[in-house]
Amino acid sequence: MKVGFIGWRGMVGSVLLQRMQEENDFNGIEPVFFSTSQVGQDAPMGAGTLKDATDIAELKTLDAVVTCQGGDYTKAVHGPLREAGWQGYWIDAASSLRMVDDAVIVLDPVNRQVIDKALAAGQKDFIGGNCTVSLMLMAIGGLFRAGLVEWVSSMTYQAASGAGAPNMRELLGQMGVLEDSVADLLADPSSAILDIDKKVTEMLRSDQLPTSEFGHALAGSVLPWIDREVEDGQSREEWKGYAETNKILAAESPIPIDGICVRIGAMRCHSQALTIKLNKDLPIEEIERLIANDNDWVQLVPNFKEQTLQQLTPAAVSGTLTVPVGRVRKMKMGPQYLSAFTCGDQLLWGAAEPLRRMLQILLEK
Ligand SMILES: NC(=O)C1=CN([C@@H]2O[C@H](COP(=O)(O)OP(=O)(O)OC[C@H]3O[C@@H](n4cnc5c(N)ncnc54)[C@H](OP(=O)(O)O)[C@@H]3O)[C@@H](O)[C@H]2O)C=CC1
Ligand SMILES: N[C@@H](CC(=O)OP(=O)(O)O)C(=O)O
Repeated sequence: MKVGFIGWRGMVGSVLLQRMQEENDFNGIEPVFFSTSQVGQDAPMGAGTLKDATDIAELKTLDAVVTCQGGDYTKAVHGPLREAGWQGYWIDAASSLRMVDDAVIVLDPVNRQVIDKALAAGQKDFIGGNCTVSLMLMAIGGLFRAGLVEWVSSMTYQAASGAGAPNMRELLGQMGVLEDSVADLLADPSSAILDIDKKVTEMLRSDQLPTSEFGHALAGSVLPWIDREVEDGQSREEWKGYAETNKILAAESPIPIDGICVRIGAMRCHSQALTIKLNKDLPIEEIERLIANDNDWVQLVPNFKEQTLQQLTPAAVSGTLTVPVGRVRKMKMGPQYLSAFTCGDQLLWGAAEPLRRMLQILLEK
């Protein structure tokens, strides 16, 4: 299979390539690497030179395109390529095509039957889901699949990586500037903590803090708005929770999913505090069993302090495919109200891994 890779040197694309190499996924693939800015330079893996990612004639020679280049690229190239008669498979990390009728949002541990049905029907566009949505479904897919979920409220704690590589750098830059602003006071054990706090707060509000990417202080703060405004006072990130979850599940009657999406100072793991209304009262052991047995990556963390703090944090999860879920308990609101907390690497299951696995599904066909 001749597969074109676009966006392979970006953050999501590099994680994808790394995972494909780890899993020997290039067996059976003839890779062709593209660029929008480095055409003619050496391609990775000794695969010749970089081709022009906007060259429709070159793209037409491919059996499949895998793109992590972003939504603007998708908007500029996907339509003209299809209009030129290309019948290959388009696998994409960007959100642009997700809600298009002919496109499938892929997360095969959760919706393999939806993917298989689409393949059998001749559909060709397979798009990775929003990171927060994919990570939530990897965590509590067992409850959805058992038909137990009446609604979910998801309060998110999203990492800087979701906003891009420069934002990750800026977060660290902000942390450094804050530390530098009080280094002398920190070195003195007798200094007053309120003096330290005052100086840090002044720095958080000053124009000396680097904010060109986020526009605001993130280190030492939180940003309770991600992406642009849509309707009803929702952010677009919050809107995706409902729209994409129901599309992934191919839900016959849509399940309400809503909450507040918040950017926090983690590097690449998104966390979510979930309130789940079940449509029946089940014993907690049964609920835990359904969550834990749903897929090979979800890991139920017993609701105890030590295990929670060791296993259910961005520090523990970053760079791994494990999706831990913990703090599972019945809430005071009633026996059908469940709390849960989950955390996952937003560049792996949140972005690259569903694309990698979709390509493998095509190869196995
Ligand atoms: N970041 C995320 O969490 C998620 C992102 N996505 C989607 O994936 C898309 C890509 O995201 P992301 O990987 O963060 O984007 P990046 O900005 O890291 O990379 C995108 C492209 O920028 C170009 N580029 C320019 N300068 C550099 C550089 N110094 N290093 C590497 N690449 C460079 C490359 O293209 P070229 O070779 O053509 O110059 C690269 O493919 C997003 O737009 C989004 O649609 C989806 C889910 C999550
Ligand atoms: N919006 C996500 C990252 C992302 O790229 O999402 P999407 O793939 O839905 O555009 C975040 O900021 O954390």
